[in-house]
Amino acid sequence: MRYLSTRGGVAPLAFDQAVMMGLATDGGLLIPAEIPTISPQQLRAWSRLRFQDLAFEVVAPFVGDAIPSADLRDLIERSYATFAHLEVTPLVRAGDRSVLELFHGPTAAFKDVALQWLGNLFAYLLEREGGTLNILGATSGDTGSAAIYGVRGKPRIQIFILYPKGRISPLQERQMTTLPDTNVHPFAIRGTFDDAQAIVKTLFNDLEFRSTYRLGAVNSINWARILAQMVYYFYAWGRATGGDPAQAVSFSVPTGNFGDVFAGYLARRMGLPINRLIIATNRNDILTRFVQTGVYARESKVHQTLSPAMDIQVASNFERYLYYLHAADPAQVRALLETFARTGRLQVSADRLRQAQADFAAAAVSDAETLDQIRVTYQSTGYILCPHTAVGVRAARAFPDAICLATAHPAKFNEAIYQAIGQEAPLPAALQGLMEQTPHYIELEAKAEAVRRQIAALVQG
Ligand SMILES: Cc1ncc(COP(=O)(O)O)c(C=O)c1O
Ligand SMILES: N[C@@H](CCOP(=O)(O)O)C(=O)O
Repeated sequence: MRYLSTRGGVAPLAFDQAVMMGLATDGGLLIPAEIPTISPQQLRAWSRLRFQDLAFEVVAPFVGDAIPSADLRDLIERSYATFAHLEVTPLVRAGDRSVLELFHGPTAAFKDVALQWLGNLFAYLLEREGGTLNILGATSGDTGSAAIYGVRGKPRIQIFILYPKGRISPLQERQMTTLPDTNVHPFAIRGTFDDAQAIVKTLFNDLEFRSTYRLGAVNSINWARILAQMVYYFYAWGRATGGDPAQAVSFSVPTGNFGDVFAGYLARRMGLPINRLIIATNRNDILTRFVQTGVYARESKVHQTLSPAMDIQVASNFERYLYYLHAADPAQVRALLETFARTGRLQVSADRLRQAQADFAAAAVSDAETLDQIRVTYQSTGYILCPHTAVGVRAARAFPDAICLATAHPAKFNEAIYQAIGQEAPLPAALQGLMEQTPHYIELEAKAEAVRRQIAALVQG
């Protein structure tokens, strides 16, 4: 398997090179040169596998010969041994609704599914090839802690995570800022997640800085993230249908940076019978507006909502979708993104819009509706939804059979939960004791130069 850039400026790469590169050196995102397809027979057989074995089957064709099979199996086994649930991502019922619980990893959010494996993968590749890595990531709350837990204490790796100060939940902040590991460096940025993500991209696009410090990416700009997130779509389908290839399911996906729902889109392209893929956004609804109108236009500001991890305007994986929507033509992707960078707006043709509307349904959900959904689901079933998951459940109202992705444990957002139902969600073991600890972080202005200087100072010691 080889990897190419959405902007066409990178020579084909092997899987391990693509993982280490993270963001393509031409500023684009890496995508597999082809998408393997699976037969109905394979699908049926895969539906009987445990999560770890299924993960191996899904991931192996994309890894190709970059990692020997035995090593790949070992990496996968170790990555999911840290999950508190034997099934890793169990499919449960909340009344009439199927919910795919993705929050049983060490930081209680779906990011653990990909970042436990990416942390082990980085360590494995560095051990094999030598050298060190400085991971640079941006977070609106969950990626940061999941990435930190994926690499904390690992030799050869330092991690620098930018988060928007005051815009993530208190518990999320404690998860990132209370660890004793000396390779972990949280930076509180005076700005939004979009500012943090833009700084990360600026520093990756500074090729001299990138190679001097050997930067690594943990955000979903890294292909390995998307790949690992595809697995649970297959798993949920198998559990929901008993492995009958004639049965399709729908998924409702709380969406911010477009990585999770894009993983579902690729699973469908591989042959997984998916009916509707629902993009569920909060008030930051650039993606919902795109599916409705074909216009992708940023607003003047990022709105703070009760589902803060989705307070994102510019969704980085949207570029990967644009690539497929435009027949894998990098020239068209470049032209569209250049227009967006200049004007804050891009528009696709009527034909492309029809295709996008066939690929996705979309709905935006307000804070009031989010609270109402948490309340209604709790009162009717006793199940507590996290605010992001509630956005997904609300957006799926017209699709009663859709599986809703539960992307975080509700206790990470207990202020919103209390507002909705007058009580807090019980803390899982992984989150206990955190609020009693003192946070340690470096506060910086939202400028690439400030982050560049800070990383240089810390790495040089
Ligand atoms: C709890 C939670 N739900 C949903 C999302 C949105 O996922 P994505 O950015 O992949 O669209 C995020 C952040 O990414 C998140 O942390
Ligand atoms: N919601 C995310 C934002 C970063 O998204 P990613 O999937 O690209 O890492 C977060 O919680 O940090």
